[in-house]
Amino acid sequence: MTDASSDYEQLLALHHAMQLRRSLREEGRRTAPVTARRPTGYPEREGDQALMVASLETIGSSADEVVRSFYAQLFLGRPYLRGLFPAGLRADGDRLFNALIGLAEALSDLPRLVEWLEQLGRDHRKYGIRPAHYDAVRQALVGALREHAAAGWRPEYEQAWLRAYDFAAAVMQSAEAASTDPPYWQGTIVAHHRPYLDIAVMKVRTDVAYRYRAGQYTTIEVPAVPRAWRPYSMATAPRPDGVLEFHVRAIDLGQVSTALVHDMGVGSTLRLGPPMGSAVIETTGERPLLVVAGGTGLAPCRAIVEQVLTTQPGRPVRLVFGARQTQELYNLPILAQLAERYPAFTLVPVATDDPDFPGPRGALPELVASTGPWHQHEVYLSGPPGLVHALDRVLSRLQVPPEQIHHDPVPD
Ligand SMILES: NC(=O)C1=CN([C@@H]2O[C@H](COP(=O)(O)OP(=O)(O)OC[C@H]3O[C@@H](n4cnc5c(N)ncnc54)[C@H](OP(=O)(O)O)[C@@H]3O)[C@@H](O)[C@H]2O)C=CC1
Repeated sequence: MTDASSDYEQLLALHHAMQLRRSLREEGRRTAPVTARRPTGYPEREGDQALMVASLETIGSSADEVVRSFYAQLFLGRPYLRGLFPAGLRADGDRLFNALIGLAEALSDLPRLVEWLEQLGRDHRKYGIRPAHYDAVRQALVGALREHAAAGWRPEYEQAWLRAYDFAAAVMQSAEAASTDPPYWQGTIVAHHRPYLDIAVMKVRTDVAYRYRAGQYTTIEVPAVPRAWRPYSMATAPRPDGVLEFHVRAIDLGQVSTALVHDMGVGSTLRLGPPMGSAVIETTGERPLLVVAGGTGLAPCRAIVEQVLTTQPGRPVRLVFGARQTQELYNLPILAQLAERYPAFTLVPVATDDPDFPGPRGALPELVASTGPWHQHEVYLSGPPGLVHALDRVLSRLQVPPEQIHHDPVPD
């Protein structure tokens, strides 16, 4: 890290400490929530969406070059901004740029978009984002799109992108300003074990109480890989002692997951971003639940199952939990205890690729398809993207209404 960026980080840390102190001081005195300016609507939305989609078509297959040009323009004259990103920019860079491009699609569902942007705004406080950064991203985004659309670029495209971006930035900044939570939480690992070669189950205690809903995820940053925040779901319903549980599989070349599984242990510290995600469980609902988890995608599913069983013990819940080998079906003893305690809970462990497994074997989507009907169920899915997409297709074939199917956004 350069001296300039480490000075910058120290200033940010100071800024956050002052902000936190101020919010703690004000908490007792406050009589009404902070009202930050938030846009009340977006009248040009439909026309802008069509223009944005048309503008992306003029870019075609040069998406990689647009990403490169976006960062070149962002850092040009503002080298200190590089310090907000991890050393290996690629994955995080794509994520930021894809989120910007994703705006065009997300405009179809405004309430959902606003909820997501508000979460994103609160989440961005951990990066130390300031209002001036939003302007820099705005210029770089439009500059990169304009450059690569070349002759196909039209002034209306630019105006549509700017209006959509300004709307998104205003929602994010108002959520950021209204938040009284810390920008990130310091966590300490208080339990860590590896039920399988590359899987770790760990418990984390935070310095300040961490409030979330069953089914949500957070982002974790480890000291060995600064500024690379990775998403992990909380694996239990909120607990009275405030301890959080995470399930992590070390993936090839995954620096953060490898550190969490193989290098860290009890006493190691990490940082957590605010809770995110809307695949949460409504415990006022009455539909029976079908929950399907693949691998460590079990984490949010277990939280949802626990939340329902403890608040609505009579509501039928069926958890189908699949892994390739029997030994990868970690957490089974805890799930079996729940099944014993709550007659409404049915546990179906599946070893998809283990001929010696005594229970069901084979592909999860086929298994789900052959055991329906599920159209009366509320369905929760979590696991590898290919699995979630395959299950989505099966469920839609089985006439399960889309509003009854819940999962985090998954990449194509
Ligand atoms: N750790 C966490 O907190 C969370 C993790 N996740 C995600 O969950 C995933 C867990 O990965 P991992 O533990 O490595 O799981 P695995 O890749 O080992 O897969 C687990 C199960 O899913 C099945 N599966 C995988 N891909 C497909 C597919 N395309 N079609 C049908 N079945 C499929 C596998 O069966 P088969 O043998 O048939 O391939 C296997 O039984 C990651 O993508 C992670 O991002 C999601 C939410 C939270």
